[in-house]
Amino acid sequence: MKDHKFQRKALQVKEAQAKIIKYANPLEPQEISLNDCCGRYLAEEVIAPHPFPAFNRSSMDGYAIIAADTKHCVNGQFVWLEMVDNIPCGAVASVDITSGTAARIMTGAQVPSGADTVVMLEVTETREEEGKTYVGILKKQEAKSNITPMGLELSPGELVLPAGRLISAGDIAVLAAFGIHTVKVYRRPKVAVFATGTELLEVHEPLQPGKIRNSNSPMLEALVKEAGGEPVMLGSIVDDLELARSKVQMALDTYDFVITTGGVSVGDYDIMGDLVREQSGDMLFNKVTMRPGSVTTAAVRGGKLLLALSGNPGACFVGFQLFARPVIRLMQCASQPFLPEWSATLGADYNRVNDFTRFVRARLEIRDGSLYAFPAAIDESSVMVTIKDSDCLIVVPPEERGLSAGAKVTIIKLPGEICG
Ligand SMILES: Nc1nc2c(c(=O)[nH]1)N[C@H]1C(S)=C(S)[C@@H](COP(=O)(O)OP(=O)(O)OC[C@H]3O[C@@H](n4cnc5c(N)ncnc54)[C@H](O)[C@@H]3O)O[C@H]1N2
Ligand code: MOO
Repeated sequence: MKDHKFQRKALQVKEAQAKIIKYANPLEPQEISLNDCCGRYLAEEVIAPHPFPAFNRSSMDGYAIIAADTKHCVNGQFVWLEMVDNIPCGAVASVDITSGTAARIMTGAQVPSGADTVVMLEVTETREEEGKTYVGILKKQEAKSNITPMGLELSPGELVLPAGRLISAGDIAVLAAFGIHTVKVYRRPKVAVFATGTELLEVHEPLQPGKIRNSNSPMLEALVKEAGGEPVMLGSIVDDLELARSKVQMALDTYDFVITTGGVSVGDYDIMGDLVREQSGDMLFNKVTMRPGSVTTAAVRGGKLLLALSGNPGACFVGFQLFARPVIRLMQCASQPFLPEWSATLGADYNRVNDFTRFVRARLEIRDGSLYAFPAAIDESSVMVTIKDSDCLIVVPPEERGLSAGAKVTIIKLPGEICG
């Protein structure tokens, strides 16, 4: 009789994503300091508590005056106004401006009542007379010059930041300006990561015949952090079903999300595949019509997600980006959990074909203002070294029977900068 492990029902990537994200529920919000909130997801909308700027602000060093006082500035005739006040930044006027008077004012200071324009220092002269200072202006001034009106940027009650937003440096500036020093964000999920494989050595161990160093775990640790999760590294275990079962159970009981790598194919020691099949009611999928990563497996136990990624480094990486990253981001209520899809021009011929959608590691380049994607020279699931040179995945649908350079392709932009 044929083993169940060979009879897997393959789901399309989008179907598999829909299944897994159903269980990616937002974690509870927590209040953190403004200084720590960059890269976190906002748990409540922010409404402007007051206008911004909060007062009519001078945008130049100069004199606050009434523009109409300069209407007689013709034929090189100075108009002289009595300086009645001096307003540095942070101070408020001691008198209102009335016709015939001016206040010296600095950039950023509150414009005094009565004044409707600020004339720059450079176009003025001063003279002293009987202990009084007079400001001479040679040219007619327009009202509202060099004044940033109160509320220009934001009015009170206006929506400043929606909930679910990834907080950036610019957002932090706005929060600070409104005096919001603690911010409500979603808790980062604690993501347990462990590897399976009797062949695995720790990173610090010397190579031994037939063995390899566990490179997937540190890669996953970095990927979890990049997605906004808190990785909890549980090392690696040998291919032993009993050991894997207890480790998975402990991790599911303790953490928010569990990711494993290795042992999901059909081999004699592919224990993660066996473990998920044991409780088939919990299984979400164990085959996806994608390469690399066709063996990506997911299950839900006690409401917690277990994602068993392939051991092949390329498949582990792609499986993470397509399934784990959206889960981690949705647990923080991200409004855009998936990586963006862009259009690009294929930079070189791509001839590999098969019946599954291929996610080809590739390098982006901008040439003459257009985006080109160059497929990695070796794109095998088992190949690790091309991950570092990739800033996107070219999506090659199964119906394509090879693609020529110049073809329009969809790419999934990977996080981070464009390499080259
Ligand atoms: N008879 C079949 N064999 C295989 C099939 C199949 O359908 N029938 N599928 C192939 C495909 S496709 C893939 S992908 C791999 C998936 O295998 P597993 O996910 O079960 O992974 P392993 O067998 O554990 O390891 C595969 C490969 O990756 C190396 N590895 C494992 N863990 C790590 C790690 N932590 N760091 C670095 N490298 C790791 C491991 O040594 C193997 O070389 O199965 C095919 N086989
Ligand atoms: O599942 Mo494998 O990564 O398709 O090559």
